[in-house]
Formats: sequence, C-alpha cells, structure tokens
Amino acid sequence: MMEPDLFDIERKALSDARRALETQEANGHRLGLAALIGDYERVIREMRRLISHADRTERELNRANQRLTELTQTLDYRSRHDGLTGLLNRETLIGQAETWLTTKTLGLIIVDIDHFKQVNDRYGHPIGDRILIEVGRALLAHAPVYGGLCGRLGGEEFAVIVPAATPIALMQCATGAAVAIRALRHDQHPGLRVTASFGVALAEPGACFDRLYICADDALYRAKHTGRDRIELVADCIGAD
Ligand SMILES: Nc1nc2c(ncn2[C@@H]2O[C@H](COP(=O)(O)OP(=O)(O)OP(=O)(O)O)[C@@H](O)[C@H]2O)c(=O)[nH]1
Repeated sequence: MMEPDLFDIERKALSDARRALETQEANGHRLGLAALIGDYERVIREMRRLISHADRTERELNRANQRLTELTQTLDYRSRHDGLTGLLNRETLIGQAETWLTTKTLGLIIVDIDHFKQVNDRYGHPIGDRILIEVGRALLAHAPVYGGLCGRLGGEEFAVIVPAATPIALMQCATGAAVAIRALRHDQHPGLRVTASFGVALAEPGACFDRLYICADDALYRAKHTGRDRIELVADCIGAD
C-alpha cells in the first residue's frame, strides 16, 4: 500500500472538516468550525512559506560557504606568496628550507640585483617593480629544473633552495639565472641593463639553516665587493652541528 503524501493528508483533513461543517451547519454551529478550517488553511500556507524560505536560506548558505572556501584559499595563497612577484615569500621559503635540511643536503643561492637603487632613481619605481617581476621569472625558469624552489626574501633580494643538490648543479642553476637576468630588456628603455650577484652555499642534512644562510650571505657580500654580476660559491659543505 502506498504511503499517503502530505497533500493527501491535507485534502482528507479538509474534506472531513467540510463534512463536519455541513453536519454542524444543520445544527447551527457553522461559525466555530469555519474559523477552525480557516486556521488550518492558514497554518498550511505558513508551512509552505516556511519551507520555501528554508530552501532559499539553504541555497544562500551554500553560496556563502562556497565564497568562504574561496576566500580561505585566497588568504592562504597570499600568506605564502610575495604580492609583487608571485614567488614564495621569505617565511615560506625559509620554512621549507628548514624542513628539507632536517633530512636532505640543501643548496642555497641568494640573489641580489646590482645597483637596484639606481634603476629606481633613473627609470622610476614602476620600472623597478617590472624588473623585480622579471628577475623572479628568470629564477622560476631555472630553479625547478634542479628540483628547487625560489622566493623573494625582501626588497631586491631573492633566494633559490635546492634539495639534494651538488655544487655543480647549484653553479649551473645560478649561471643559467645570471645569463637570463643579463638578457632582460625593456622596450621603452633600451639602455636599461640588469645584473645580479649570487652567493651560493651547501649544507649537509641536520645542519643549522642559519649557518647556511650566513655562509651564502657572506659569499654574496664577496660577489658584491669583487665587482658584482658574479657568482661566489662557498667551497666547503656546511656540516651538521
Ligand atoms: N621598485 C622597487 N624598489 C624596491 C622595492 N623594494 C626595495 N626597493 C629598492 O631597492 C633598493 C635597494 O637599494 P640598495 O640596498 O642600496 O642596493 P643596490 O642599489 O641594489 O646596491 P647593491 O646591492 O650594493 O648593488 C632601494 O632603493 C629600495 O627602495 C620594491 O618592491 N620595488
């Protein structure tokens, strides 16, 4: 036997009520029962209104939920990336470097654009920003080839981290990026030339990341002070403490 649906029950209840009304009409009680039927119909109308309101609310909640998920993803992306270049930001890159270094040999390349202040002063900040984006792209074109990640440490300073790296692979990666940076050109400023200096160092699994960073930074300092547009490699691999 089929289950009666909601409307069958309503219809039966109303026809019962109407029959009772006719019986009561004969007995002079019409008004009381008619009011009851009216109430019943109002309750049904209200139920329908509430159901459609609940459907609308559910759809709105689903939309709000979807928007919240998108916002969370956007916030998560922004918290991990540099707003200008789209590369990983300093915290994310260093966090990943520290994680890798617990179990793997890690190569670190610090890249600093040469005389970047002059680029800003001569060509303006928006062109400086353009150069930062293009240097980021040049690094991004090379780091993944060696299984590395790149990020912007801040200002005109970038870094590439390469797990399980060898000195040869690190030097190849840095050389490829240096060539790409040297080749950058700007249509409106044909005289604009960009170079960068590189400090490269390698550490054994379990070594302290801060020591690796200091060594690569020292190498960068030497590259800057021996003429710029150069790559300086720290010869010894930094050992675990
Ligand atoms: N356009 C632009 N400039 C920036 C940004 N962040 C930092 N800078 C500029 O980068 C320049 C860095 O200058 P310095 O630290 O003197 O270094 P440099 O001129 O590159 O000189 P060397 O590193 O010694 O070769 C400063 O002029 C900063 O204003 C940025 O997001 N956009």
